[in-house]
Amino acid sequence: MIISELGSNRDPPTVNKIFSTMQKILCIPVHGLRGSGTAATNMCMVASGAVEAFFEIGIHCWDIAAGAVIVTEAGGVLLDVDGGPFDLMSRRMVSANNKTIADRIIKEIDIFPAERDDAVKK
Ligand SMILES: O=P(O)(O)OC[C@@]1(O)O[C@H](CO)[C@@H](O)[C@@H]1O
Ligand SMILES: [Mg+2]
Repeated sequence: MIISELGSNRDPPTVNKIFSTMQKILCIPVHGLRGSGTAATNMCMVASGAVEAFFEIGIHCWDIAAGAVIVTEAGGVLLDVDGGPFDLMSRRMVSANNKTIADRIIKEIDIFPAERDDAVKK
């Protein structure tokens, strides 16, 4: 069972990538793809083992900071959507029960740009 959200970006090419990622993940296949409505509870569901993985692009650091600690303390993994190290300010992440599951989900993610939370505004 995988969990995610539709995000808040309604730019049509971005929405296409969100749906195309979800379609590919469904067809891995997985048992289901759900969203609880908020990143914080999605990450708690990963930590509890109720779902195998949560991923999202466009999320903010304040939405996932506590969840990142909770998943890590539960023995789960956090990665960037490109498979690199998790970056709290990047506005994107995969969290999973283990690295094998995270790596499998990452293969299906169509990455789109999201301005970093620590971007310097001019
Ligand atoms: O829904 P979630 O995962 O808790 O929060 C996602 C989020 O983008 O949605 C809100 C605005 O729509 C923001 O406050 C927040 O950063
Ligand atoms: Mg929300």
